[in-house]
Amino acid sequence: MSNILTLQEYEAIAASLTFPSMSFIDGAFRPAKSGKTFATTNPATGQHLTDIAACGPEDVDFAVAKARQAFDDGRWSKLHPNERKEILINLSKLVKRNRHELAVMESLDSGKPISDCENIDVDEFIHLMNWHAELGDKIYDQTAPVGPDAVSMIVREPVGVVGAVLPWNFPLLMLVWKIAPALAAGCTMVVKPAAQTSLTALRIAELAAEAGLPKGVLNIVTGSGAEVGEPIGLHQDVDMVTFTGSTSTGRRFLRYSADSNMKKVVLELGGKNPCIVLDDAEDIDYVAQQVCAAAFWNMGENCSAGSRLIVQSGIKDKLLERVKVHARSWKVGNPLDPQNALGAMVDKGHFSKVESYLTKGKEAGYTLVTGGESIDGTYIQPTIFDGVQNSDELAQDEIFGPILSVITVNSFDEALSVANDTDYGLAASVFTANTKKALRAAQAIKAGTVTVNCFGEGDATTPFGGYKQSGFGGRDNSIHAHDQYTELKTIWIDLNDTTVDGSID
Ligand SMILES: NC(=O)C1=CN([C@@H]2O[C@H](COP(=O)(O)OP(=O)(O)OC[C@H]3O[C@@H](n4cnc5c(N)ncnc54)[C@H](OP(=O)(O)O)[C@@H]3O)[C@@H](O)[C@H]2O)C=CC1
Ligand SMILES: CCCCCC/C=C/C(=O)O
Repeated sequence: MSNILTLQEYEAIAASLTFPSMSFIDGAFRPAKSGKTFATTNPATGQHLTDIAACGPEDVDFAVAKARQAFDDGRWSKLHPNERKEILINLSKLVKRNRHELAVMESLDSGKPISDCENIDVDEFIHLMNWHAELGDKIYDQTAPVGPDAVSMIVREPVGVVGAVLPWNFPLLMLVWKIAPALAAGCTMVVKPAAQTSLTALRIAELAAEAGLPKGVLNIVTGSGAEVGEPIGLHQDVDMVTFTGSTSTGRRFLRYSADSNMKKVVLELGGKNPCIVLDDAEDIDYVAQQVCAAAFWNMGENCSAGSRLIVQSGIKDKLLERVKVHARSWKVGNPLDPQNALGAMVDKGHFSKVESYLTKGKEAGYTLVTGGESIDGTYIQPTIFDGVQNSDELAQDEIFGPILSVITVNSFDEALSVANDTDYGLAASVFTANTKKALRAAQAIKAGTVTVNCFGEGDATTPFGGYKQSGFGGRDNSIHAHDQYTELKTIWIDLNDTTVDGSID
């Protein structure tokens, strides 16, 4: 059954929404201690949505103290895993019940197209919250093979207070990627959403309280990276930070850890992902459709966007013809209109950054296959530049917009070498009818995910994260995400009844 409503129905929901505007700490909405606020606007219309608490280090201290108390007194960490599961499943049900409201709030706040908000962001939230909730009471500890005279248990314990600093491109999705496994493992959390897109995280915290999550377990502190993100990273009482965002900010979190308490750090960072199409690829129309999905979905505001098309010379012209047709079918405009596949860039600053690459591509003299224009200072057309050099900034920079660079190669080996010629290593796709080549490519490409004859993001069951400068310290999703929110402890029990003088009792 489709969850998609009509534009008119979405407009009616938008008109009726009340936006959360305060941080959520210790089970209650609270203003910033300084009383400061910042405005949040709809990037598609410029409409002012609400003023949100502009928290600072003192609010972070308060939230961490409450999260610490909630962790140490065991109200969550020592709850029976089955009870944690029930509460998290309740949250998932409440999200389902409020799905349209959350989808509209997400779209208004971020500029994302409503059909993606419904079918991807909200649906995945529901699914992932359930998946990790269900996992929490099904993980067994281990014993080590230490021989007959001892028993050694290897147990997993929740890490403690987890700080999560989130990006703006998938506000709900990145929230659930972090909170579902961390909460299922028994951790408590202090979460900073991106300033541009804080609304749905606040609403989720409210729903979590309604679902029965104890006070202090999930705290959302709103504000800027400098005023909230940095204090979380430097906090002496935060045991771990999980971050998704740019590589340059990720680097800072490693420094924060080194300069404070050596907290565990997990980073999910940028990408400049190759989509390799070899001469023998079959079903060109399908390949073209996948190439466009990789490059343009979520307006290209996606760390795993396939933004480099590395195509072998023999198939290039035929493929580009079809890619052009598919690219032109991606409708751009009002994010609340379910017909549109691309919405607004997240804010004016980001719009200008992406737009500058349209200018750079044209000035470099690359062939503009399609697109190339911005619309109303808000939207960017799906754009393809052909003839791009892999060394060019168009092919090296994470543009985070719907711009695809086409790089032509003459052989399989050259394709692999160009694919790996980047500082990043998040994702890659390879299209070929030759299974051996596909597997050789999957082995050779230094990336956390390689998809074969399709573009994809994996799912709840598969780890997501990067090689090289795309990631550090762990993986989101799958059972491995759960592992990273736990510490391993060895408990060794000597079975010998040995006395102090060495005799056996
Ligand atoms: N891998 C990914 O999924 C993402 C990659 N990016 C890439 O990064 C580029 C820039 O986007 P931007 O939003 O600036 O990304 P950032 O990496 O700077 O932002 C991500 C999060 O980190 C916070 N943050 C920013 N500065 C600091 C700091 N000094 N200390 C602690 N936390 C901080 C941000 O806060 P706030 O912004 O609220 O001040 C936000 O919550 C994009 O164009 C894109 O290329 C961006 C987002 C996601
Ligand atoms: C349906 C799954 C969508 C996954 C999107 C992953 C993007 C992550 C990021 O940009 O950080």
